[in-house]
Amino acid sequence: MGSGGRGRVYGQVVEFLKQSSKECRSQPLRFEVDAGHRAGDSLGISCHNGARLAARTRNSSVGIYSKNRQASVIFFRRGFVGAFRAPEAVTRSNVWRASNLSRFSRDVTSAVVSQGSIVRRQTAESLGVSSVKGSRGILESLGHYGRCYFELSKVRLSSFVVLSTAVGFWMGSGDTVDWTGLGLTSFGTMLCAASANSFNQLLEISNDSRMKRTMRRPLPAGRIGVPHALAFAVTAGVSGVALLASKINVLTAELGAANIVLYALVYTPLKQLHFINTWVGAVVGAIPPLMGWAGAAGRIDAGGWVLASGLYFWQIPHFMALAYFCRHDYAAGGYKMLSLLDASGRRTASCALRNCLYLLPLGFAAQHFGVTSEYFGWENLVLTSGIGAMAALFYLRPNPETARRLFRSSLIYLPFFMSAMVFHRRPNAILNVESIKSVELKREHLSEAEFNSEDKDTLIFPSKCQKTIMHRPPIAFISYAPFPFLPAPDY
Ligand SMILES: CC(C)=CCC/C(C)=C/CC/C(C)=C/COP(=O)(O)OP(=O)(O)O
Repeated sequence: MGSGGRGRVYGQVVEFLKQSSKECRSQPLRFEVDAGHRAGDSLGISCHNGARLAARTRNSSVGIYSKNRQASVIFFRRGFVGAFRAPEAVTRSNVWRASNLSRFSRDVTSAVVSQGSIVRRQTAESLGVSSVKGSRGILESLGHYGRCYFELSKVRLSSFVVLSTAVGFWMGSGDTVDWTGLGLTSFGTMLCAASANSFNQLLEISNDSRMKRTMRRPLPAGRIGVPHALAFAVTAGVSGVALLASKINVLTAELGAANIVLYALVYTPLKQLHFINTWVGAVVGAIPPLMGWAGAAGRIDAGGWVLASGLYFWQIPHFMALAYFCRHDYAAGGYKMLSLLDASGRRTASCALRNCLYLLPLGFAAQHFGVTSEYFGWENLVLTSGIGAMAALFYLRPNPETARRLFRSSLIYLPFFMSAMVFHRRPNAILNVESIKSVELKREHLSEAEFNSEDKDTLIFPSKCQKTIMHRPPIAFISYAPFPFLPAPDY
């Protein structure tokens, strides 16, 4: 079918929507899809308050069907009233009936007709569909766009990002944690992450519309327009960076701004060019804990690098596993992943395994730099053995099931890693190093009499700081993993 055929289909859909918004309140609607309709073409109609409407459609078991039964009806959980897809090439005019659709038509916000990589979308305003009037309409609009912002921000992923920032802040704090600083750093990071994720989706509308995992996102589904989403991305990014710069410090703000650029302008285009994108993405994921550390300490110390390394090495097995069991989806989206060049899965799995091994010494590195007690080293060893065993299994038997197990174990690993690090933190370590230095400086520069006259209570001596460091028992038996923020796709 040429683009003219698609144009006709689309034109008729638009006509149908216009018509249904103005009349046909009771009787079943009819509209025709042009003979050029082809397998793979699909039509989605998205609405305000899609979840409720979809449920209503399901309850009344009406939906949309074709006269000659060549169409299948797909109900999406939310956002769509329904979408229908021709299962095979159609050579003659195909009549579709949509009873009850008129009940929903006043809520229609956009229509999408897609074929292959081409997605055509039109919003309610340009369709001439009247929107819901009055306070109910305003509330529904707020709900609708609230949901769109929520999804554009990938809130679950961003919450996870913010959690790593909060851990970085906590670890980078001295004896006392500045709760306001922690809250503002987390909020600023959340805004930056929301911006980065929105830019990412703006650049991937066409690709996302071809992947099962992402096709229901607001932009490919046509629930929000490009200018609107762009305005949201810019506003979130500018406010996040400004908040960090004004209330926290310039270093944290610079890291936030640099990470938006790295994710949106380097990682996102690279996904379609080279499989190296996974490693660049791992850097993006490792920066938020550094932002937290910088937010608390005003600089990045060795402990911050240990935490960031944990995030970096963890992401490789996590994304290798995901890209393996979703490889058909990634191929459909036009992305270049290592798993797509590796039919046997061995290379993907060995990469995952190698990076699990790099996680092994991190706990002891944290102890070495005085950030945690030695218990963290041993606990991390146990945790890493768990994820490493899953990676080894994936290597020995590369298949979607072992990849999925590795993915799930990676979701368990990280919350444990971060909780254990927080639990075994040595809060005085950084201050003590500074204090020891300052005592040594004073000893160097003050005369014996002056040094002895200093108020010794304000000085922390090495022997004293050893006493202030409290070691806690391992937490392996008492802690549990919080809800994993990156759920495994279930197809
Ligand atoms: C402060 C700041 C700017 C933080 C940003 C942190 C952030 C967004 C981390 C995500 C890392 C990452 C590689 C995700 C996968 O993206 P993807 O594009 O592969 O995911 P998708 O396929 O689901 O779209």
